[in-house]
Amino acid sequence: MSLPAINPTKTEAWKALEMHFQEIQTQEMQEIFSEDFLRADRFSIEWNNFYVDYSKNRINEKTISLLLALANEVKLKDAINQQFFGEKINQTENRAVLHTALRDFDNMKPEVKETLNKMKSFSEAIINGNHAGFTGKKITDIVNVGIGGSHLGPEMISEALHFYRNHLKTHFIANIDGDDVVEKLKTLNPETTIFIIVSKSFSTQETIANANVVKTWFLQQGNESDLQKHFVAVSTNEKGAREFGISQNNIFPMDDWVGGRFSLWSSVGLSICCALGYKNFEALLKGAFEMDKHFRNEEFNKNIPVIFGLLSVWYNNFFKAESEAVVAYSQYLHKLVPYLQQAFMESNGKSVDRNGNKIEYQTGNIVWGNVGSNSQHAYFQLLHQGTKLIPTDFIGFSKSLHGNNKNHFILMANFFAQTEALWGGTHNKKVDNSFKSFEGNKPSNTILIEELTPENLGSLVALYEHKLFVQGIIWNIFSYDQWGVELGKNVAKETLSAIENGDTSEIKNNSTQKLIAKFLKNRT
Ligand SMILES: O=P(O)(O)OC[C@H]1O[C@H](O)[C@H](O)[C@@H](O)[C@@H]1O
Repeated sequence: MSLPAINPTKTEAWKALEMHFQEIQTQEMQEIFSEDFLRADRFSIEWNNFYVDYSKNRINEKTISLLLALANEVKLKDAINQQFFGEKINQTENRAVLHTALRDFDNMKPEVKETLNKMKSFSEAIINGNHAGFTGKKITDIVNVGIGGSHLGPEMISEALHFYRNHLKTHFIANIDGDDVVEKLKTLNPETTIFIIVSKSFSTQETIANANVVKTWFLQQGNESDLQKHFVAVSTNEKGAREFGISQNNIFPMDDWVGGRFSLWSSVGLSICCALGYKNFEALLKGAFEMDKHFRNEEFNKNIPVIFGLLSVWYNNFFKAESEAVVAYSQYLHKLVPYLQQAFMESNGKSVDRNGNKIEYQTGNIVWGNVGSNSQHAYFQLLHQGTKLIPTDFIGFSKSLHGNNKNHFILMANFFAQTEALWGGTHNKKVDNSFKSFEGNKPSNTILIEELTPENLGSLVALYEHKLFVQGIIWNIFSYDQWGVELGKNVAKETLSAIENGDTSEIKNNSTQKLIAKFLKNRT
């Protein structure tokens, strides 16, 4: 069965939202709060270890009920069921989208269980030293060679859960930039390093080129027969991995129903499993599974990903906000935004609808941000006094992991202060001059989580995965393909051939031609 394909702008709810927007666009949240003492109770959701407050948004009860009506009109519930039942909702690639099956502990597919067991025994052998390097030394370093979805998730999680890590160091070689590869290899000893070549397709130019560099580097000291102690692959393309020289036993399979940017829960998470131990990896999956159940079963008006997705549509399509910021008040989460950028922008950066027609409304929002409090001293000026409306998610934790309460109180004081300042501005306050005036009325969501644990992180990441699904269903686009990255890859073949042959005559654009000629000249 295909996904419903309803143009959202033609629904009754959309038309009602357009009219409603006229009433609400000039309303000030400062006034709304002063008249409504229960607002924070009504527009908040308590769930497991999460407290999600979305009351500081430019909404009222009617907005939410119209947004929920929109979700119903575009048949969001049916779409959610179709996804979880494994229907081929990635229609342009004829694939199911089942990253949720990787963490479905109530009903786990045998092949998922088998791969998890394989990951468990491999990671345990590395951690306890039973799997040693070619000279008998214990493994000390794990290098993930992969890009995009085969890099961003594992790196983000390894950084986010640094507190829970064992003695193994992890490294990530993603960029084709040879300088980066050399810098990373400088710090490594081939006798004690495992390379995990992660590529769903096993054909990505950057990954295969980098894998060859590290293999050549390894073979300066080790033999071909030692490769099996140091090289493993994660891929759906087992043939490609074998041809590269990886033994069948060292291949961790992947299924084609796992999209690259949603694959950290699969064997793509092998580096995470090694660095954190299987128990923590499983806890991460279980946290995501909890969020999956919430998303599937909770009424939409208390459903965090649904509410977040709808609010995003509200700002994107009615307030015409172009971007959203995510600011996590935890240094551990410093890789969260690059991860979310791929998740959201690769999924929803589409301009053709599910009927194949060109879209005439805005889709995929730009996601950006960093960690607090650093961000406050950098770009927050624009959030507070710029001309653009930028809804912002604030993510913070009640407990710090190292128990340094003094710093944590200051950190969290800033966390709360920023949403308060963005909301209130200098409303009704006397200011010396217009330069010091803050309009306020800037929207934010606050996600307050008890503690940064593997479970809670799993839930947080799954929340955003489901949010982008909700957006995609409303915008009537296919969120799970990424045809937009193909053209650049093909053109890169032409430009590489021009560089290698020193001949730019096949390059179509004169500006590009001149640039390559200059590049070649500079190198002589
Ligand atoms: O895992 P791979 O097959 O090597 O793919 C790596 C990445 O490259 C592609 O171009 C896609 O844009 C990403 O979605 C994917 O995660």
